[in-house]
Amino acid sequence: MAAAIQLDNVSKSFRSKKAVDRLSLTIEQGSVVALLGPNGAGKTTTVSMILGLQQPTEGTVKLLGGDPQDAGVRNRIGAMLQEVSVVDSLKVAETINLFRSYYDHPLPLERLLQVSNLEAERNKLASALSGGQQRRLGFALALAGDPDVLFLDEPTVGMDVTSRQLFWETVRAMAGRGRTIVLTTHYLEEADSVADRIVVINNGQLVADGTPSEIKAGTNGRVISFTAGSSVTTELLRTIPGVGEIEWNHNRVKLKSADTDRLIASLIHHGIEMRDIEIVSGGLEEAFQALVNK
Ligand SMILES: Nc1ncnc2c1ncn2[C@@H]1O[C@H](COP(=O)(O)OP(=O)(O)OP(=O)(O)O)[C@@H](O)[C@H]1O
Repeated sequence: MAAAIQLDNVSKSFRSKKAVDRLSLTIEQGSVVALLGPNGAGKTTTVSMILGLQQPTEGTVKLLGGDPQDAGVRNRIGAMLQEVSVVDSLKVAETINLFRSYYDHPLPLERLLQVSNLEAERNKLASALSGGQQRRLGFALALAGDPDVLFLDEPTVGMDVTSRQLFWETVRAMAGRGRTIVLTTHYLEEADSVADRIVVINNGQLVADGTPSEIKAGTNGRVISFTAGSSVTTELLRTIPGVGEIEWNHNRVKLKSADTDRLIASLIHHGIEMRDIEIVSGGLEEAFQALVNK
């Protein structure tokens, strides 16, 4: 099975600015991949090259095994970009039908209205929708051709909680049916809960690539915390292999470690008095900050 997306040593320069710098990336079919990075990292430029809207200065991009500009490939792609431009005189259902007409095997209108939660707005002018409703219309339009690969650029900006939930459920269900989804977002908790894989770019370069748990574990490790017995002191803890930074909060101790399983075994082995032990992973937010501020 061909990869859904393949970038080989791709660079894109704008005069002296290198927006994307020797990026290589393979995205398998059926996965949900979040592309993260701070403002100006090169996310939009990367997605534009994958979509064939911009040409790389160097390197090659393959989409569904072919050229992104090939008509056969384009017919199997959907994109929800940040701006939705609508025809002023068309109603919501008419706008969706217009997009459906561009594709060989469009999804039914009723299904698109349902997944975008726009059934009640079907007869409204598209230009009269609220910001969040326009994003949802953008989603319906991106799905119109029942795409194999779907690009979502900051998709949930302006959506309310209910719309977000329905939105991510639909996205996950699509991945379950073998569709590939690439999204950019600044809401890290969304990337954490919905993505199978997170790719972090900074200054146009790939700085991390893995599952959300791998990304979190790779940068901040995990934290063991426990209520210490009266015999436990900082000096005693320092004698135990694997103990690094020690943080006290009254009689509760926090220890950071890349290998909490080994550390806990070591603490027990040394007879450290512990109660109410907790092991927690650092958040994606901290991992992200650590990666892009290196
Ligand atoms: N058409 C262009 N001409 C000149 N420079 C550009 C152009 N497009 C992008 N850049 C520059 O390339 C870099 C990467 O931009 P890009 O829009 O890809 O970042 P991004 O990760 O999508 O950022 P954001 O999170 O703010 O959307 C930035 O420094 C930007 O100023």
